[in-house]
Amino acid sequence: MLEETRRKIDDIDSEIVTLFEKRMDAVNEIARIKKAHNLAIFDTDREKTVIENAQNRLKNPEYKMAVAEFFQHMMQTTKTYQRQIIKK
Ligand SMILES: O=C(O)C(=O)C[C@]1(C(=O)O)C=C[C@@H](O)C=C1
Repeated sequence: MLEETRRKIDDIDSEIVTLFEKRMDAVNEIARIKKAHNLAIFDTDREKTVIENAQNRLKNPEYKMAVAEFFQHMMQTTKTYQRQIIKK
C-alpha cells in the first residue's frame, strides 16, 4: 500500500523533473535577456501573476495555500539561479 503509493509519487516526480528542467531553460533565457537589458531579476507583479495563475488552475481549492507556497519557493530558487548566472 505505502510502497504502491510511493511508486505513484516516483512517477509523478519524474514528470515534475521534466517540466522543471523545461521551466529552468526558460528562466535561463529570461536571465540572459535581463542581463542584456540591465533589468531587475525580482519582479513582484509577475510573481503575483504566476501564483494567481497556479491557484486558478487548481481543481481542488484545498491546495490553494500549498500551491502558493510551492511557487514562492520555486521562484526563490529561480532568482538565486538567475543571480548566479548573471554574475558570470
Ligand atoms: O518572469 C520573470 O521575469 C522571471 O525572472 C521568472 C520568475 C519565475 O521563476 O517565474 C523568476 C523571478 C521573477 O521575480 C519572476 C518570475
